[in-house]
Amino acid sequence: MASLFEKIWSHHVVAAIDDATALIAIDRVFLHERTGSVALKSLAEAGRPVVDPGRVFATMDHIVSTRPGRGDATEMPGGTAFITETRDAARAAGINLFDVTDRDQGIVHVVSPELGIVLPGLTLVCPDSHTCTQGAMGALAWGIGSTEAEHALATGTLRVTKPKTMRVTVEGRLAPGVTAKDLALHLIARFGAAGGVDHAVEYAGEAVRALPMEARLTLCNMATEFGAFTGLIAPDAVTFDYLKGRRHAPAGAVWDAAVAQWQGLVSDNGSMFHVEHAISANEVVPMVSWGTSVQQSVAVDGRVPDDAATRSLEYMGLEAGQAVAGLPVTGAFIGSCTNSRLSDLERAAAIVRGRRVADGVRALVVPGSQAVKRAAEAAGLDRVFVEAGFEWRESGCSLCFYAGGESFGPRERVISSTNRNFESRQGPGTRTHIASPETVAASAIAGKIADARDYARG
Ligand SMILES: CC(C)[C@H](C(=O)O)[C@@H](O)C(=O)O
Ligand code: SF4
Repeated sequence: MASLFEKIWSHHVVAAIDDATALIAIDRVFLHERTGSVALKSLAEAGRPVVDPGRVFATMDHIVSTRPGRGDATEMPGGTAFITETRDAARAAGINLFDVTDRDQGIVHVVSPELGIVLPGLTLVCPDSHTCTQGAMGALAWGIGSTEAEHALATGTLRVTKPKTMRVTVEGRLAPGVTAKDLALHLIARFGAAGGVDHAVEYAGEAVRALPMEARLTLCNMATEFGAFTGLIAPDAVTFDYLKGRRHAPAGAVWDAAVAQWQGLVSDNGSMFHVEHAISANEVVPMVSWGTSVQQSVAVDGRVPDDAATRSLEYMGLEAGQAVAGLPVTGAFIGSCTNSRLSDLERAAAIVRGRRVADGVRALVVPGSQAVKRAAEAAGLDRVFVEAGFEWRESGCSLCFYAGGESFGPRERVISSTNRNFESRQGPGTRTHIASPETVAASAIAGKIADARDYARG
């Protein structure tokens, strides 16, 4: 009797170091130009090679501009070095690189599942806190620091303190118009931004099983905002259908053998968890953050709490008890490793189609990868957005993360499909409200925070 986490963990223990810590075999390392360049450079300077370059992948997503025709341009002052140094170091190390102009370029946590680089049962690390996203594929994937990345690159192992286990079971079905993003915000608002600290969180239950693959990635993405070591979901037919035929996924007879093995990656009946939470799916409604922590989130038709923290209120320019719906916005952002996949853009486009972004609102759509961008363009979604008044960008992290250049302005109120709303996250003084892509789309049209269910069509 073992949980999903315990199964993957025990398959990867190379040696026990002490009661709490083990040396863990690392199957895949992913890097990006913001932190990966640091790790690769420092390793090269120490004269140590990458032990298995075929298992290491790097992409350009954080610093690179997302403006059309970008080339190596960046909005970050002094940021060019991150791009060129990553390129040079990646080539020298012989690792796989998704360069700026590559067909496969995109946000690390979008590209990795898309190409079947992350697979059920594997361990994957990346010096990026949202690596937990990839746990949705039934993998053990977590964010590390640059020094740890060096160790993993050089040895194919990592010393890891074993996290505790938590299971969040979501019973019943999410109502129409309620998304995985709303579920993630509900969970964090309810149990707190530190609710998952030191735990590997397995998401389970009927509502999670019913989520399509891309929505599962959205749910696991925000395990880090829950404070968790990582999030993960047992792989099932949804996972296998998604992975079949992807470039780095096994093929032919190896595929069949892999699926047979992956089917065992479930928490056995009677598995013990350090913490268990149960949520009823019918309690989950569309959510929006009002404050500067993700736990400061309420129902879209709710109000800022009466006992809201003064500092958050001041930063956000709000008053306790104020309704969230109807707050005027001047920025709207659809993108990020949380919500920039094809299905996210499709759902947003369904709301935007035939409508116009409100006057005075700067609205952007930034696809998560070049593959998402191509697929969206083939379906005509770019035209839907552009005709409505959205900017249509190249793929990358873009305005999810203020890298020192492009930003929404100070005191601008922005509705955003991203995952972080802390002070100055999207630019100095910018006020970020986190929500689903549907809510962002509806709010861009309304010019104020709006309930996307009012904009749904038949
Ligand atoms: C720059 C990077 C290290 C950072 C992270 O780890 O999450 C970024 O992706 C973010 O979302 O804040
Ligand atoms: S999209 Fe945002 S949250 Fe995701 S990796 Fe990039 S900067 Fe981090």
